Amino acid sequence: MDRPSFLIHAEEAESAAKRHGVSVVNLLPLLVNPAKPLARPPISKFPVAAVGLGSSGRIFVGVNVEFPGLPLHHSIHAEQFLVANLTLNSEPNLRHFSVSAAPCGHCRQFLQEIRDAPDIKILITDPNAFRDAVNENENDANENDAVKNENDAVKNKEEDGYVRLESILPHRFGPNDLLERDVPLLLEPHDNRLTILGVTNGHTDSDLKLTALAAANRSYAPYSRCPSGVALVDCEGRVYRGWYMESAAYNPSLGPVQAALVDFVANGGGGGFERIVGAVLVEKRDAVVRQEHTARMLLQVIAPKCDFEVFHC
Ligand SMILES: O=c1ccn([C@H]2C[C@H](O)[C@@H](CO)O2)c(=O)[nH]1
Ligand SMILES: [Zn+2]
Repeated sequence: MDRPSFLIHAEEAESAAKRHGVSVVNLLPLLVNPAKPLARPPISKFPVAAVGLGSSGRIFVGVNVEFPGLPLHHSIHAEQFLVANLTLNSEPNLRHFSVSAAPCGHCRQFLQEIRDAPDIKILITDPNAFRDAVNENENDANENDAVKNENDAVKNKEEDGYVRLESILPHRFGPNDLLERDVPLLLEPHDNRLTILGVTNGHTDSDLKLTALAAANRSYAPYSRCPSGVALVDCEGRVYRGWYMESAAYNPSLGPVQAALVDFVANGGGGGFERIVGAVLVEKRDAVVRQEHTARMLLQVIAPKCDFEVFHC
């Protein structure tokens, strides 16, 4: 199978599935291994790929991205990359994805921001992912709730090999614990109605600033109400953008620079982060959650020549 790109259009997905004699849902696990070389794991040397099917019929790829010189919590997990890729492409929902390794707790939590998250179906291609659970649990004379849940997950495996997210993250804490039911969730449209504050000194607004503002307007920040967006430009003048995405559990939130780096990795032609020469962050003045200091530090480490500007809205 050809090495996939980060987005496969619906018609292309249909014809690839036909070629392999499978449904599009069953094509996803076949794309996982070929996507692994797209990962950037210089610290762990452990590439992870996640391949998801959007409700539009398009297929999206996510990979893990690590940043030497920075604390590990700045890393982007493959599943988070996948979700960011979906939102950057205005994909309204995710129902199935396949991933090379069992999703960690942080990713199971981040996925809760998607509408009807408990019903998302996941196929883990690592053959040991469930074998371990069964063997360990069989050796455990004292069957407790956690063991029972894991065994249930194995039993709940459907014929096509998928399990529901709920079976690997029972008793979820998520948006329903903190938000009214009618608040748009992560993959649903957002318009934060932000405008740039202050005088522009007679200068016309730069494209990068307007791109960062448009990104901030699509940010998903229902918990802090502090949306933000980032625009990046590379040495060839190509522009990338991303926005802050929050989690009900706070810590698995994805920062706006990471989200813009997802765009850079997915659409930047495979070059290194040092190719990024300019960045703009737009966020609220006096926000209780501010990105400025983390964003500056992150960019300084990965792209030392990058010029960084902040505008308030
Ligand atoms: O759910 C997971 C678990 C781990 N990783 C990545 C993070 C890090 O780059 C590497 C080792 O943990 O694997 C993921 O992408 N998803
Ligand atoms: Zn994870």
